[in-house]
Amino acid sequence: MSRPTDKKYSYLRLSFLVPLSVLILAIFLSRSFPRLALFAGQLKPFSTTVNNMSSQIPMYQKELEIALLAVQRAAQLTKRVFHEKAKGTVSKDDKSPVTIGDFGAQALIISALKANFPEDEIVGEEDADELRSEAGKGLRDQIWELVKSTKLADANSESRLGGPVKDEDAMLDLIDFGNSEGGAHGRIWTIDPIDGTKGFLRGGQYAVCLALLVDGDVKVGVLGCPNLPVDDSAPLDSNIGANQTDEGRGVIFSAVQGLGATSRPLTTGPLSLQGQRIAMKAIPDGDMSKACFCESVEAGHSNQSESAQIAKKLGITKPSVRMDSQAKYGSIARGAGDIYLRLPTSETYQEKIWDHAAGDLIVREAGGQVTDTLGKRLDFSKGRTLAENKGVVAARAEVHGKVLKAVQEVIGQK
Ligand SMILES: Nc1ncnc2c1ncn2[C@@H]1O[C@H](COP(=O)(O)O)[C@@H](OP(=O)(O)O)[C@H]1O
Ligand SMILES: [Mg+2]
Ligand SMILES: [Mg+2]
Ligand SMILES: [Mg+2]
Repeated sequence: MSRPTDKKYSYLRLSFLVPLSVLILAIFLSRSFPRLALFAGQLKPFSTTVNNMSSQIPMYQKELEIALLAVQRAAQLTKRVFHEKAKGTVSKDDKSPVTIGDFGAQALIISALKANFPEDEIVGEEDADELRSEAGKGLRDQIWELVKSTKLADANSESRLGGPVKDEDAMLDLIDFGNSEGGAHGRIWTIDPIDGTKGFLRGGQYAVCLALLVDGDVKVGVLGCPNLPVDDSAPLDSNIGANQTDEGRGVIFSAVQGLGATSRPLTTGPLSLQGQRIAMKAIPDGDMSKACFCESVEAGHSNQSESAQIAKKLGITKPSVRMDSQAKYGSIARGAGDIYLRLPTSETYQEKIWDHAAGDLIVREAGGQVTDTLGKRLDFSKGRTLAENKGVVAARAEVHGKVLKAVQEVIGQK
């Protein structure tokens, strides 16, 4: 028989042990599943750390802010070039075009990243080899004019990007900092200073793209689309925003892993951190005939006859919306389109990580699914290219399986 004092002690022990176990369990859960901590604490989106916790859970607030500002400033530079007749275009070794806008935007973005995250690696599309030669002097001078004179209107935002680039040589070195080989370890930014250069030259869509990979996983993605309507509900067609005035155009899409996707107007003023939540839309009545699918303008970048067969198989009746650049990812993420198909045109071409990293995260955070044509997630840990993937199939999560099946039936027949 236990004595009354024993009972008192066991109550005491219980009243001490139960809350302690609850506390230990709570700490364990919130460390293992940071999102639980987010909901529990009802943190504001983009808060840097979870309060009341000894460990700091990175929510990439600073990375997001700097990336948004850097893209905003670089987009400003590209817009200046866009409005000029001569865009200083040269042909790269693979015969693709590059302009003074591509080089200038890459220099400005890397300058902002180096000032804020000096330890991080950078995979940029462009390099300065061509500009360092005697023949490149004319282009180099034009780019320098642009780089030294493109500033954000808001002085506070501009100073957060680390001040002006010192001189022409420093500018070339900055462009070449984008030479990382990429890979599965550490923090690596990837930049496409102008994605859709052909669209840019045509007066169509293009995007300034920046993403942060940590151990091969996309954590932050930002897409500046100067020629897309700012209105998230604007209907999509192949002529959207092409060769029109700047009125009502210019949007930045962004996403942070686990925190959703947003859009905000592309301005020159201070940044609105809140942004507007975006989400993929359900296809009306689940009826695929009403679905809108996007693909490249360039037939050399995506097989358009196969995509037409896939659309037919799915019962899609509308013609595809052809637009350049990752503006396609942004457009489906905000529900203006439903499906993005990129079907390989050759056995050997490897997609580049800078052509997809930001868009992949933005679509997934908006409720979509992104895989390659084999159904594998895009793998950004393999270096500068998506060496393990073939093409891209992006759609709202509920219909992705159906779309992928149609893709494989058509491609499999080859
Ligand atoms: N054969 C090919 N297959 C797929 N993509 C290709 C390609 N050749 C070039 N590209 C890429 O397609 C990108 C443009 O995509 P889209 O056709 O969707 O606008 C180009 O980006 P840049 O314009 O940045 O060079 C380039 O990297
Ligand atoms: Mg290019
Ligand atoms: Mg590109
Ligand atoms: Mg490019």
